[in-house]
Amino acid sequence: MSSTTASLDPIVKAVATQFDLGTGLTADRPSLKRPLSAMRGLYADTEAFEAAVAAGDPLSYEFYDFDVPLLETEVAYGTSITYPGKVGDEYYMTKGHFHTRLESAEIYFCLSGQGLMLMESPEGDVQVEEFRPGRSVYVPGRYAHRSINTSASEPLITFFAFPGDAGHDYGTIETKGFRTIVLDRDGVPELVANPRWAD
Ligand SMILES: O=P(O)(O)OC[C@H]1O[C@](O)(CO)[C@@H](O)[C@@H]1O
Repeated sequence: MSSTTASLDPIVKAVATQFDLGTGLTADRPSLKRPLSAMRGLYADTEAFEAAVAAGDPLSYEFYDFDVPLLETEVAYGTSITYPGKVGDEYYMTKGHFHTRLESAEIYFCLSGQGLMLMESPEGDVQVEEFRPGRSVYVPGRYAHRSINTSASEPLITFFAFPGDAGHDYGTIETKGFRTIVLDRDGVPELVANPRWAD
């Protein structure tokens, strides 16, 4: 996930970071940005996707990587900001990933906005939890996880933390997505089988 070489030396000095609670951003380092074009193949409505990319390729989400050492004794953390928007009827979302060390869990805390955490095991078990301000979501080990912004106007801002050696594994997600997608049906999120998924 990071562009720099990750250290294997433990952090020995305290680190403090000021995040802006309104935007979820910090001035301490640049965020990693995912414009819509980074999501090619993941939205069901490919025509709407290409039209949105051609019309300006909006930023769909951004997040931080603090280059925490890749050790199980360290804690990787940061904020994640998923912007409001839709591709066709499908809400803006993160790409989603498994952890390379599959058993690694992750914790999220919603600072503002509203949305869903979609989780899926390699065997296809699906779990969904709601994000709203003040609510935490514990993502169990072995589950791929994707944040979805279901608000029409507000960014979904979360703080996350996971073991330093968990790693990111995009596996089948980059090509087929999740087995389940979430669509806006007259203002209500609905879980639907992903038409692009095929075993
Ligand atoms: O790896 P993805 O799905 O592009 O999204 C990255 C998201 O996952 C995280 O790595 C947390 O697991 C966040 O940094 C960010 O919200």
